[in-house]
Amino acid sequence: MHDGSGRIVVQGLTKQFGQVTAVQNLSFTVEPGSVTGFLGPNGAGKTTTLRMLLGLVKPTSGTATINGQPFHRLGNPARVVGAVLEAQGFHPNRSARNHLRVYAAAMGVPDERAEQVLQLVGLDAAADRKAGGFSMGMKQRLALATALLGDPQVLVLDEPANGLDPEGIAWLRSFLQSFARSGRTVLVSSHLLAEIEQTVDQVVIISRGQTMYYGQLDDLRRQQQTRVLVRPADPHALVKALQEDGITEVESTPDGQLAVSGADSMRIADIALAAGVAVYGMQEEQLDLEQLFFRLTSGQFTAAQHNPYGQPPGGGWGPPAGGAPQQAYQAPTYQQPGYPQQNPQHPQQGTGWGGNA
Ligand SMILES: Nc1ncnc2c1ncn2[C@@H]1O[C@H](COP(=O)(O)OP(=O)(O)OP(=O)(O)O)[C@@H](O)[C@H]1O
Repeated sequence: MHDGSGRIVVQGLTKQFGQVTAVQNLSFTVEPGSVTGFLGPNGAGKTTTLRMLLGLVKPTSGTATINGQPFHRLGNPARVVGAVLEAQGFHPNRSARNHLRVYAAAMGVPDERAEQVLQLVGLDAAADRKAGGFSMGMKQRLALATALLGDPQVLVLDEPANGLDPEGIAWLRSFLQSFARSGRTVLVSSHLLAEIEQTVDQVVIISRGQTMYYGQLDDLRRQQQTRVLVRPADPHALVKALQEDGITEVESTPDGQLAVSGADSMRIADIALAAGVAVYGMQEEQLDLEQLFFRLTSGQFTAAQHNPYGQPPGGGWGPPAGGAPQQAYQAPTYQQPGYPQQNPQHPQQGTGWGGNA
């Protein structure tokens, strides 16, 4: 039997697809009464993690439990966890109401529950329309209604804001918050921080299958960092001098500048002067939350170098344990926020997966 806690615990979770490590030693806990955002760029391993949690993919190693049990041992899982991995899979000629009644019957819940969830998600006026004619946002609502049929204690949603208009997103936000405030558990994935920033209490940020940050969003906000943009005559010479001084968090920008973290402009100027490198300009830059998220998920470090947070909880982020990486300055990797780079190590592959849990 499960313990009824509503807690999700992911411990050392790893999934290898052939040569591709989709998820690597991921650990985090989602407590009831809160909304947890599961964030990462495309291909970071979010869906694979959720699929392992929902018993759809077998982990290579590690465990994922809900109420202290792996999904397949939950007994009547639809009563414990409602999940939406894809807002697809509706019979196009079936009305929303009939779709829900079919699922209600399969779960052993009465037809009235279909009416309740239609109202909960704001689809009651469209209940008799065919799902095939629904907009993406309406399909998201219908998928959510299906997940809610069993009145579950835990909600797991993969990119639920996809296709929702601003009003729909606002609605989803208040719905998830009130669901969590009633003592239940919500885990919601997204590749856009801004989309769920106002909804979530804590975040698990992953990149290339690894945890980059795990903790309260407010703590991350407090860690807004400053970096200095420097325009040196000889970038290589300055990077070398900075590294010799222990400053290794250096990125190149598309316009030929260096973005230096971990030192103020005065220290950088002193190092440049001592190294005989002329500097034509310097500017301090404050990173906002979106930029921090961006740096955490597509920064200059390779995943292997930047993996200090396989362990739970407590949050925090910073340079890798055991010292900063040696090769932080490489080919230009600076990206403008909003234009994430493709992960060359883990290219997205066409897969035939799908379907709701
Ligand atoms: N069945 C599979 N076979 C091979 N590779 C896979 C399979 N499923 C996922 N992958 C790979 O694992 C990595 C993580 O994919 P995943 O879909 O979990 O990421 P994601 O964070 O959910 O991305 P997105 O936001 O684009 O959905 C990707 O490189 C993907 O190509």
